[in-house]
Order: sequence, then C-alpha cells, then structure tokens
Amino acid sequence: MAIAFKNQLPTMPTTSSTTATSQVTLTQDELKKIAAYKAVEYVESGMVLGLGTGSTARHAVDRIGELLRQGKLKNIVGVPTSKATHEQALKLGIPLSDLDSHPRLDLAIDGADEVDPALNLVKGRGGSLLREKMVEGVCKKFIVIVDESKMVAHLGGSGLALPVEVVPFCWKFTAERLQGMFEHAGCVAKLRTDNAESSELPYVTDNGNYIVDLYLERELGDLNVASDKMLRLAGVVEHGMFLEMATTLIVAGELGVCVKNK
Ligand SMILES: O=C[C@H](O)[C@H](O)[C@H](O)COP(=O)(O)O
Repeated sequence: MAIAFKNQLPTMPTTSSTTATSQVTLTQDELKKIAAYKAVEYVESGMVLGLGTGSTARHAVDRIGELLRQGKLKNIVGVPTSKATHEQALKLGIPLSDLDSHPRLDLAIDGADEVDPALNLVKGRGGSLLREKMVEGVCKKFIVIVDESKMVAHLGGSGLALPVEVVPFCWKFTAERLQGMFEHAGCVAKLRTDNAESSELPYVTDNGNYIVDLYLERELGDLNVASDKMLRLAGVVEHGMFLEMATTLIVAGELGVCVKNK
C-alpha cells in the first residue's frame, strides 16, 4: 500500500512493508485498531513501555492488557502519558511507573493528529502533548500509529489545530505573541475551551495549563526554527510538533497496513 499524503503523491519508502487488509470497507476506528494491534507485535516481555493517549493509543493499551492477562506478555512496566491512560492501564492491571523511576524506556506506542513524509508529527489535539513529549523523548523506539486520514504533506496541512500548551497567567498575551510569530503562515491563535464545568471555560490540561490552538493557512517554513521560537517565548510550556522523534510509522488504510521505519 502506498502511503497517501494529502496534496502529495509520495514515493514508496524503501524501508516499508505492507500487509493487505480485507476488501470490506472499514470504519476509521477499525483502522486505528488494526494499526494499534500491529504496533503491539513489537512489544516483548520485560519491556518498559510508554503508553500513549487518544482513541488510537487506547486500542494498543487494551491489547497490551489483554496479552498480559493471557500470559503472552510478562513483566511489562507502563509509563502513561496522561491521567486518562493512567486510569485505563490501572483498570487493565498493567503495572505502572514513571520517568523518575524509569528515565529510559524501551518502546512507546502512540497516535498522532498529523504525520508528514519525514515522520514529523502534530500531537495534542486531545490535550496530552506535554507528558507525551516527555515520555516519548526518552524511548529507544517510538512507534506512531494512525489511520491514513492523518497523513499530510506538511505539518498544519490538515487545516486543524497545532496545539501549544501555555501557562494560564496572561494567556491572551501569549496567544497574541504566538499569532504574531507566525503571521507569515496566516496564523490564527485561539484559546481552547471546554472543561469539566462548562464548554465556555478554558480547557485545562493534566498539568493545570491552557491550550492555545494555532490554525495555519500556509506552511510554517523551517520547523526547527518555528519550534525554537515558540519554546523561547516565556508563557509557552510546550508545543505539539514532535520533530524527528518517531522511529516507526504504522498506517492502516483501506488497502492495507504500511510499516515505515525511519
Ligand atoms: O492529545 C492527544 C494525543 O496527542 C493523541 O495521541 C492525538 O491527539 C491522536 O489522537 P487520536 O488517536 O484520538 O486521533
């Protein structure tokens, strides 16, 4: 299966392998599950695992729990990337730890909101980018699992948000600075709302911060420069671009599953 990047016809990567799925039309959630199960094939007994967050990663965590119950995996330790994943893993009986006790991990499996041809990612539309970046940044192997709708020619290319976690203090000031920083890309910065009390109130992350979503009309340019500029702005905690972090991509689409190694 050729990976379909929006607005681009990519060449088939030489390091990829493809498995055909059935001819039946699959739902997006079924595709997510196929990618997640494929990724869990890389998990071995004794590994310390980064457990991702979101609707795709949820399938991988469920599968790890299932294999532990069946005794097909043993001595797994999981490091969750959000409170939600922590709760899910606890219910499944997956032994848990954190970066203080396990500063180096064997493997992380997580979803993404966008994936570009170089395996750079946008993450955080579910609000979990900071813990994800901390955990996935110290894994020997980081497998990204997506359905084919997440493939883009360039980050921001889906027209959806590039999330930035900011401190609540003077968030408007930070949002305005971010918007001005990427004026060349037609950036519009919006505070994410919807929290447990009201859909009008700011969304609050697991770390007690807010999220400013950046909507881009055009390409950002050099992604490393954009990353550095954001991180130098006091008020920004972290952003959702995961550059050069993924080591393997597993994409599930109507025509099959594609594994691409960096
Ligand atoms: O904040 C959320 C995380 O970065 C997710 O991994 C990302 O949003 C992808 O989520 P999903 O698998 O639900 O599309």
